[in-house]
Amino acid sequence: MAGEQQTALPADAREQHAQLAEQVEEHRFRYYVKDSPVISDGEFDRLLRALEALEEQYPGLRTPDSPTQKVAGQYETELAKVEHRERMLSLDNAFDDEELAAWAERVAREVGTSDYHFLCELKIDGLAVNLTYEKGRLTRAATRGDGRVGEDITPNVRTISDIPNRLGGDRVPDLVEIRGEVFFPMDKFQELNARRVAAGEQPYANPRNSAAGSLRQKDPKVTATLPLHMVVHGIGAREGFDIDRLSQAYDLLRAWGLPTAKHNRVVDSLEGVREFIAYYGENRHSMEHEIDGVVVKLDEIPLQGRLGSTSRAPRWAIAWKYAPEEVNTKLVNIRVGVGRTGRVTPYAQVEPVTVAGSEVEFATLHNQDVVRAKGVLIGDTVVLRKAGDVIPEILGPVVDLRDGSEREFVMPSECPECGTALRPMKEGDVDLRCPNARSCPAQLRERLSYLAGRECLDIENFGEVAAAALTRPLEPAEPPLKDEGDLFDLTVEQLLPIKAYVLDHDSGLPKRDPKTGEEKVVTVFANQQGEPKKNTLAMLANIEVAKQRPLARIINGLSIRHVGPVASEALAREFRSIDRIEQATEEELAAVDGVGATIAASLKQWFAEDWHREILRKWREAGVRMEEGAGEDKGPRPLEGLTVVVTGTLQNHTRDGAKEALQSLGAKVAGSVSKKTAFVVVGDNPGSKYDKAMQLKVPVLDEEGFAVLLEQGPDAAREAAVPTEA
Ligand SMILES: NC(=O)c1ccc[n+]([C@@H]2O[C@H](COP(=O)([O-])OP(=O)(O)OC[C@H]3O[C@@H](n4cnc5c(N)ncnc54)[C@H](O)[C@@H]3O)[C@@H](O)[C@H]2O)c1
Ligand SMILES: [Zn+2]
Repeated sequence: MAGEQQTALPADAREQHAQLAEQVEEHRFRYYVKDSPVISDGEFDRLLRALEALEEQYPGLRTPDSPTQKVAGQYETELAKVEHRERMLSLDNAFDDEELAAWAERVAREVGTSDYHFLCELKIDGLAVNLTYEKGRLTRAATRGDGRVGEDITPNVRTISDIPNRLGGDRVPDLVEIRGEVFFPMDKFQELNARRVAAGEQPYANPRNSAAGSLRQKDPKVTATLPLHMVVHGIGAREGFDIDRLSQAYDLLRAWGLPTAKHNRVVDSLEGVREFIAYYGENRHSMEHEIDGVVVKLDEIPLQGRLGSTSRAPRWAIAWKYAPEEVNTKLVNIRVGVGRTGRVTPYAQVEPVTVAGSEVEFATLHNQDVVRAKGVLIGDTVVLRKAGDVIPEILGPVVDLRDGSEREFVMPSECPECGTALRPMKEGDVDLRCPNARSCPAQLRERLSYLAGRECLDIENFGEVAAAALTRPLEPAEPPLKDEGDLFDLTVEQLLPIKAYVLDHDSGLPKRDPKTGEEKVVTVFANQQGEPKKNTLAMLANIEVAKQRPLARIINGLSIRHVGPVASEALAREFRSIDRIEQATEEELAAVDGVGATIAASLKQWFAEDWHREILRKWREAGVRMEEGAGEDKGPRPLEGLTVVVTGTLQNHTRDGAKEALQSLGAKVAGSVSKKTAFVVVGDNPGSKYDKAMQLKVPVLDEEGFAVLLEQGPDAAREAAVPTEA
């Protein structure tokens, strides 16, 4: 039989198989022995899958020494070899629902009963270890190795505080092999790399490699300094106790003091498995460790035996793999961007890659210290991670792929957009800023975008493109806006001739024509006939409308440091005009609830700047309403003059939401209870403010009473107040 298949094998299939097998072996060696893989897990899985597919097509290629049939390789390392009492296997994978269902069907077919359960566990991305306990004492710890023989890492494992040296409780068995995953917490990873880089060591590419590298250290003293953790996920050889269900065995292990998983769940159908998978697919980032999938196991141990194992993996378990969130790509360049407040931040430009469903070309790097701490060089292959909706980040470099052409990032000394020398705002600041606040095109562009945005003037048809075209056009040479002062005086005649680059949203760089490679230039506001575009006219009309926006939105749109929407509301409510805010003393400003000393100082600084006052003058001249209208778009203010304190957790409001609701009706919200307090609103766990209210006999409102206050006013609320003890 086998002979026949062998002869039917085309030579190129054999050749292809040999090549793929060699690649898989090579990557396993880099991953398991050197702890520094050069490709991502996703790419590795694809290689292995290609090999499996080829063997599916030509079963003659599936020899016992094929990498598809082995747990991993047998490698010579510096660590001593130890034999596991019971084999440590790998897991078969399911990459889609079809594969999962096929596995479940097979279980149903072979298990010989309908009375069985699935145990769902999280698949932790770490390093598999085998702990041997004899008479309750940890006598050996080993890596998985080829499944039969692993490496001795006993002294290193002894430094992990999660792992007991002695099992506690009663009924401690004569012998037990505990299997689990050692991992390095994600949030400590950058710290570790920073320390390594500072000490002149190579940074790790990702947390999994750092766990493996830390455990396979020659010096356990080094391991002892690292925050390694373990979660138990299986049992090997055992003597002196019996178990029926794996889920129950975990209870036993927990009682002995072993770190078992918190998130396991037993379900009785494939539907339940799917729900578990879906739930942790959504919540995979709220965990202390990285998870790369879910492991589904047959819970009944006698039934596990009935299904048995292949040379590589048990048939009674399967690993569902989530879409990978880490990919390898090239760090093409490190650029710097200038923000609304002039802060200059480096960011990474990478060779575009698809990760977690979207194409990524840029990743944050925060500041120059972060670049240094990560140990990445321009030109490196890097591990890029995109977790959920979070902005993509670079974990670390793949040092083994360096060829010497990589170069270090040097923070520029001048603003990339206006050429002004950069400097820190204060001595000791890590961040550098462009001090040309007024007309640095980057800062002005960002300020204008914010000013026109939803939280401020809400000018439709005025987006980033318009902001860029008005501040840094290719033609004419003079931009129509040198600061935001002339915004309300823009005319259609000014707009028509403007030509500008189309800038990329993320990078701020000109977009290029994919065919010619040339930078795209457009007349932003005129059509081909040289007439104003519809959008242009709409934009001008919307600018006109924006002159009547409420004062708080105008204040917010000035981009005064620390003055956001909440402070703007507070200022508008208290002073009711820009002039009065300008005239107020720093003390008066600071005394306003929701303002405080920092904001007050910042306001004073802002008004001290000539060009800022000039903006206000121009706006006023253009007809912008710079004071609070007589309540017309604020609605009635039935709580005017009342001071209210909110304490404890409310069911129907967040703290800020409750505050805003009160303020919008004219109430002042204070932080502490005094005799002047009109009401104290208490939620769950209110604390001392409640006691104080009782003491001072201030009316106390529960959530219901609070609703009465908002809907029916203070008189009705006094009636609805919680009775105070006499
Ligand atoms: N990037 C590379 O070059 C490279 C090379 C080799 C392997 N790899 C990666 O390593 C992994 C393959 O290695 P593998 O053979 O260990 O298979 P696997 O990771 O797919 O599954 C087996 C392992 O899962 C672990 N595991 C985690 N949680 C578990 C749980 N709750 N229950 C049971 N086991 C659990 C165990 O340590 C077990 O050994 C893949 O993710 C692969 O991409 C990458
Ligand atoms: Zn600048």
